[in-house]
Amino acid sequence: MSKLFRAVIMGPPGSGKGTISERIAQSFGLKHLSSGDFVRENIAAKTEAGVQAKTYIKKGLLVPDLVMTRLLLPRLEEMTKYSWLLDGFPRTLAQAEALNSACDLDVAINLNIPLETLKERLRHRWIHPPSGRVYNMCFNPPRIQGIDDITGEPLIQQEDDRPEALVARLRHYKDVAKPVIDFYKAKGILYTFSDTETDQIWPNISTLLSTKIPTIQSDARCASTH
Ligand SMILES: Nc1ccn([C@H]2C[C@H](O)[C@@H](COP(=O)(O)OP(=O)(O)OP(=O)(O)O)O2)c(=O)n1
Ligand SMILES: Nc1nc2c(ncn2[C@@H]2O[C@H](COP(=O)(O)OP(=O)(O)O)[C@@H](O)[C@H]2O)c(=O)[nH]1
Repeated sequence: MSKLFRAVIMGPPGSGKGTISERIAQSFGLKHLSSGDFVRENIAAKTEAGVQAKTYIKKGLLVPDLVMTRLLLPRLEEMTKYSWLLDGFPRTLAQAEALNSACDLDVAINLNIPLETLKERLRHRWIHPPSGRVYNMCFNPPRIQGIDDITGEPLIQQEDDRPEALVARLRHYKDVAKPVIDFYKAKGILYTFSDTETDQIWPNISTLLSTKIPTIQSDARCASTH
């Protein structure tokens, strides 16, 4: 049996985590685990963690580490048979440490995108809240303006994607992400990609993963013969 592949993807709001995760999931057959989707599912199902999470998100705050890890780690336990890519978690060092105690990561992808690019992208970001599907009026527009392709329901723009809110979100992101980036750098699994376009970054990520994923599988084959 081949060893499973585990990765996380980090980056500021609008850096393309969701977009790139979808491409990785399709190209490499990994499960794309979006922590934002887990949060939304828990809110919809009114679980204890979901009810707590909602009170923070309503105020535009991040969900506290303990609530986030309670919500997320059981979902990872359900995924022990699959290779996965986790998007949006960890956001803090405490979350990274909790994840580290639960599993060994192979790769941490870090997206480094200029501020002006992020502002421009988020200005054009429209989402379908029930599913978490993300569009961009220039980069990947819906077939009909303002309407979700799959359900035909309306799309919305998030309050905190406004340029004024974004600057504060980014400042906060930088403060909390720096120790996480250092944590993965020290483990030797951090890979940083810097560019203004997902289409420029994507071939480099794809090359990295095609070297990592077969290596892991052939290592596992060697291990299983001993
Ligand atoms: N580790 C995490 C992951 C999520 N959330 C909360 C805050 C987010 O507002 C919400 C939804 O998560 P998303 O990853 O979908 O959030 P955004 O779309 O706001 O983030 P980004 O702009 O980075 O894509 O869940 C959190 O507090 N901590
Ligand atoms: N113009 C442009 N938009 C992009 C590019 N990559 C992603 N986007 C859009 O930028 C927005 C943010 O991307 P998303 O994947 O949601 O980023 P996340 O917040 O890191 O998950 C979305 O509207 C995407 O469709 C790109 O290379 N160019």
